[in-house]
Amino acid sequence: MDLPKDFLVKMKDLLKDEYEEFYKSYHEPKKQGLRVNTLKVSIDEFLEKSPFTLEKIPWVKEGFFYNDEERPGKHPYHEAGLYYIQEPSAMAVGELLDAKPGEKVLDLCAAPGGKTTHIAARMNQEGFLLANEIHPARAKILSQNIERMGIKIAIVTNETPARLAERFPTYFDRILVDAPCSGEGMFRKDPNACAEWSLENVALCASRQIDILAHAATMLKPGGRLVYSTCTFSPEENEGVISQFLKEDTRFTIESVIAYEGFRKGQKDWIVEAASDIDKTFRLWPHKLQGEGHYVAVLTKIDGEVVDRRKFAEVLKDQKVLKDYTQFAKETFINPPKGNFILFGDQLYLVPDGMLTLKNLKVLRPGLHLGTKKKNRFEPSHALALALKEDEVIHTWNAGKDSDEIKSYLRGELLAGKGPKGWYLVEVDGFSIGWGKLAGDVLKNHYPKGLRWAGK
Ligand SMILES: C[S@@+](CC[C@H](N)C(=O)[O-])C[C@H]1O[C@@H](n2cnc3c(N)ncnc32)[C@H](O)[C@@H]1O
Repeated sequence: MDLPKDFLVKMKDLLKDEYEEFYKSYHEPKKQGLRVNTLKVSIDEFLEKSPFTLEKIPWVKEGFFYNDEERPGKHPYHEAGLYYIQEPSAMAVGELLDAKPGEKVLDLCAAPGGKTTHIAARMNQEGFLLANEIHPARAKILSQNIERMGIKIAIVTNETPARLAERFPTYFDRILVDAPCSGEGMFRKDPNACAEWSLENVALCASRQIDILAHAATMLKPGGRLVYSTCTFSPEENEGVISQFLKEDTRFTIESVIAYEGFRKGQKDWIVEAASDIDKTFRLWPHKLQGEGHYVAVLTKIDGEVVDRRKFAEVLKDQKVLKDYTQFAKETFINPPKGNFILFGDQLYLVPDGMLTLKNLKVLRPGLHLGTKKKNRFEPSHALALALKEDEVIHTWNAGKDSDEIKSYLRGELLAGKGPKGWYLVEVDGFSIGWGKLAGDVLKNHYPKGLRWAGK
């Protein structure tokens, strides 16, 4: 691997005696991780059913190292959202944000959704999670991952931090800024990060991060928690950004949270004018633990005014519009999902309680997508299938993870079978994976075309 020369010179100067050990880590194989999605399966049940060789990641209860040759990214359990493949160090961030059920949480730089999906699992389908991504194509991928993981309480926007700050002042209990950074900690995992690196870009990233943090600060309630994280080593970002932010916004302090084994302290002497408690922030080093490079700071807003200029979302009360959905719900659910309805064009969504209006914001997903209102009928969405559990629906169609039937379903083929006609929640080993519609001894396949597996 060709590491940038200026980067190596800088790291040698910073790390001194530790540099050789750090440099050697680039010749070690990177560790792969998966995080169990506790919205769909408990950790114990997953371990019992998983076909993979797993080893516990010490700093996150849902995290496991896996063996790359076993390819968990191409498995029916992956399509059913039982786990998310995530770099092991990155899992520390969701752990330290520590979101709770019922809270209002913002993930400001969220795509592709590793941390969003972790936060959502911790919230256990209660509360309100706004996942935002500034780049439109990346926002789509974020939205797809939220769907696969069966998350009901997330809204996905494609906005700038500034525009969200105007709409959501002092609204959130917790905010994550997983900042766009110079990516030095990802050189082993992603050679592109290496090619794009320069000293100028480090400076540019630092000033962008200050700007993003200032908007995040506006959106946090007094008493709320703000987590800033990067996947870079550069002190101009990391300790430098946090020190400058705390100097400019005196309502915040660095929280003391427990350090897991292998986490190192933030470096006071690597920057000028370091914040007094900067050593309470964390560095994750590839030569000190089995993961890539990361930095995490946990901040609390100890003070500040509450700004209340909120306008709530208008929810649908017109039962006539809901007629086809109500019919579908009667034929399909034992327990229909609860919440408030909103209609975006012909798309019906269920939105979390207390949601503010999203008018004039770029919204990809205003809540749980229930489905499409067609002429005289309702067609359920893939997102709904993935968010449902088998005891919530009348008809299920279960196939084993190693069966030909599940592979056939994932390829989009028709399945043969008998039963009452209607919508069936298709499952792999009892975990929802999509819809099928049975009529005349044939289950018509509703697995989305864009997700279908190729080949035999
Ligand atoms: C480190 S990545 C986020 C990774 C994500 N949190 C995860 O765990 O999957 C940073 C994200 O910030 C976005 N970004 C870039 N410039 C931004 C800006 N000015 N404001 C907000 N987000 C930005 C990038 O598009 C990128 O998706």
